[in-house]
Amino acid sequence: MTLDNTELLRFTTAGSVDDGKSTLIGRLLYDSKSIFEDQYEQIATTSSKRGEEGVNLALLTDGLKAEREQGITIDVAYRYFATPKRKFIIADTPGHIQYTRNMVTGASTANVALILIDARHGVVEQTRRHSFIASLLQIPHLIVCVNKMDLVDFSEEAFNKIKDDFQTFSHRLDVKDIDFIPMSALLGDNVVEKSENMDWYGGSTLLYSLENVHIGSDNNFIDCRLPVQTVIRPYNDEYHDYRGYAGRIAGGVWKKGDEVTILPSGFTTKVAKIDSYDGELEEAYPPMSVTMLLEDDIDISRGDMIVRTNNQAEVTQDVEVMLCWFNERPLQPGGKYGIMHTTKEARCMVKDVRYRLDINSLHRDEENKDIKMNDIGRVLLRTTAPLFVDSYRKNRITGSVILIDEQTNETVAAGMVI
Ligand SMILES: Nc1nc2c(ncn2[C@@H]2O[C@H](COP(=O)(O)OP(=O)(O)OP(=O)(O)O)[C@@H](O)[C@H]2O)c(=O)[nH]1
Repeated sequence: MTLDNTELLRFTTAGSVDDGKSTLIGRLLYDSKSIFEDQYEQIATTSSKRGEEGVNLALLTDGLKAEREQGITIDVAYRYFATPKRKFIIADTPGHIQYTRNMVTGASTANVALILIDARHGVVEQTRRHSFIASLLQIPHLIVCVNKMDLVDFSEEAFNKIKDDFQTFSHRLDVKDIDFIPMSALLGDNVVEKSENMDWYGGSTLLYSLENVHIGSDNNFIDCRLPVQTVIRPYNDEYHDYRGYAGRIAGGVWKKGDEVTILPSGFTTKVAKIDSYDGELEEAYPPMSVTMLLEDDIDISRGDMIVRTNNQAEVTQDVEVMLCWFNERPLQPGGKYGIMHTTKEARCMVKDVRYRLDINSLHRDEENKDIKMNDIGRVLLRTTAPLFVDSYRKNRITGSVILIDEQTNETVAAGMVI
């Protein structure tokens, strides 16, 4: 199996206001030569006009800020850069109040989360919240960036103290891989270039870590799931008999001849052919977009799911989820919402709120179960139509749902199936 997608790494950044996120991203782009000379000159001019001493690399990502200041809501901006080793997509999520929502939106497909800590302040409440959300979202790799080391005299003790503090609470989190890097985004220490001010640090730079972190096993290559997005039936003579089911593979490795079952109808058939934009495929796996052709003529429509016969998703109308609430109007127990799961849309009712989670203490609050903006809680939903789900732990795509307020059409929550 050739996993071309290991070449593409998605990561997200989280930190409190002023920890240096914009500067770090700017430094990463600049030192890895991912920006153009004229862009650099532009920000150099702006920096000097503003009377700043050096070139303010945070200005590189300030387009986003300007738009926000004009009142345009941008939840997540995706930035793209590449080195000879890998391609990167950064989900740049503005910090501030709506961090839960932003992080969930940006992080749901991320391989890596960068957690920024200001070396002067150490682990703060936001650090704990962000790390908890990253673990809840099962982001496979965390890199804790201890930034502004220049302001603590590049002290090894300061770094070790922060690392210890972080580990004290993170051992209760479910994160497989955590790395710590002492850096100065402002001066460029340990971002792309190795620091000359921290001889005591034997680890790698941030870019090196990003280029080399193993993401080949971040996708689910075991449980075959294809949520059907559209049925393709070209109306011309040449393709007269063509009928394909298009969608993005959410799990498993697929081959011609595989025995498959269609949910919810339960009909069983075999894969006749797998087409793609680049022609017929021998093998297909996540996150490829494909068109699947089947041996038998079966009535299949958008929202159905193709799975392997001997390994099926659970078909259910009772879905237990961890819900991250995004909206100013709190969750209504007993309330009705629209629900989206992969390509399927239905409606649901909130049957029970089991508990609200206190993000700071990680304790369950069973007394105060009001789920308000940025809260996380465990909830039981009853859907109007069966969904074909896996646990989020098993599959981040088929294990997640989105709730929609049907009056306003706003996305009010994201849920992870337990
Ligand atoms: N001394 C020092 N200052 C830094 C470092 N990194 C960032 N800063 C400064 O910290 C301030 C905040 O940096 P930003 O990059 O704007 O921080 P941010 O986290 O993106 O802030 P928001 O966009 O407001 O969330 C700026 O004045 C930076 O120059 C660093 O490594 N050392």
